[in-house]
Amino acid sequence: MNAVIKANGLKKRYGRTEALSGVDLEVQPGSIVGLIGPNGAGKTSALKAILGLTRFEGELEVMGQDPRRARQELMKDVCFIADVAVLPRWLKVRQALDFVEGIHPRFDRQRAEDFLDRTEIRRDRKVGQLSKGMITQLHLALIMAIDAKLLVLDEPTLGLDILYRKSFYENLLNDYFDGDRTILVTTHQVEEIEKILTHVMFIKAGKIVLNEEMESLPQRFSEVLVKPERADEARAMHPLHERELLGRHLFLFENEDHEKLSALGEIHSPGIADIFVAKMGQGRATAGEVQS
Ligand SMILES: Nc1ncnc2c1ncn2[C@@H]1O[C@H](COP(=O)(O)OP(=O)(O)OP(=O)(O)O)[C@@H](O)[C@H]1O
Repeated sequence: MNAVIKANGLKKRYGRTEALSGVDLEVQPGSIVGLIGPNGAGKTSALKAILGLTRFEGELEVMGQDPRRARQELMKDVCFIADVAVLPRWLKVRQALDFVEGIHPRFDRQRAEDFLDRTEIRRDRKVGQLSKGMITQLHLALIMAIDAKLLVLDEPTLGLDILYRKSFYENLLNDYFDGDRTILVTTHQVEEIEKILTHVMFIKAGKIVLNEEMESLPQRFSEVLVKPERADEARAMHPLHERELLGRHLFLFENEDHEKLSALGEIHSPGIADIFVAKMGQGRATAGEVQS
């Protein structure tokens, strides 16, 4: 199967800052990939390179094409939600539909109308009169009505409350994703999307430090709750991370024998937020929301 995105030694510099320092990755068709990293890790730079919005060094193919040379062509198959603030405040909802219908050959207006019918959004409202959540819904209605092969989302639910965030991902999964399409999403709200992802990538200081199928995470990472008297034994096995929980020690291991670990204490599979904290190595994030 041909990869939808393939990068080899992808580098991006802004003056002296190296935003991407040799990224290698492949995204297969039909996957929902979460690109997760702390602020400034290089997520937006990677997405911009993929969309042909910035110059870069190294090899990058998006649907078999170089985004530096074939941006126009690629945009027929790629959709992008960057920041919901891009829709002008004076634009009426009906005009937004007219506009996308006018410029995009694969826009199915009826589909967008049907989606909007399930929201509170009236067609005669101006974008400036809508709440942030409604603007995101409008954006989603426009994007989901375009028959694209790759959907790229950069922090799509930033600033939305939990109800809007949940319905955003539900809509995406139920109304948009069909197994042939591919979705690449960056977010800080790790726990909310972990259930919809097929693959996860962690990016740290311009480098991919984890690229794994969600299904394989429980094989690779284990968390063990250890009593204080056995904590040194656990430390000697070089855990990735250690934290205290109600007087016990919680150790996170990578690629360690499950039998050996279960001898130390209660063993279970960690969520992505905990794996993220462990991989970043600084314990800065709290579970559920990765922040710096
Ligand atoms: N236009 C720019 N000019 C100079 N430096 C930039 C520019 N855009 C990004 N950078 C730098 O490149 C690095 C990566 O930034 P990038 O926006 O890709 O990170 P990010 O992971 O998307 O961060 P965030 O989660 O905060 O959006 C950072 O050090 C940032 O300061």
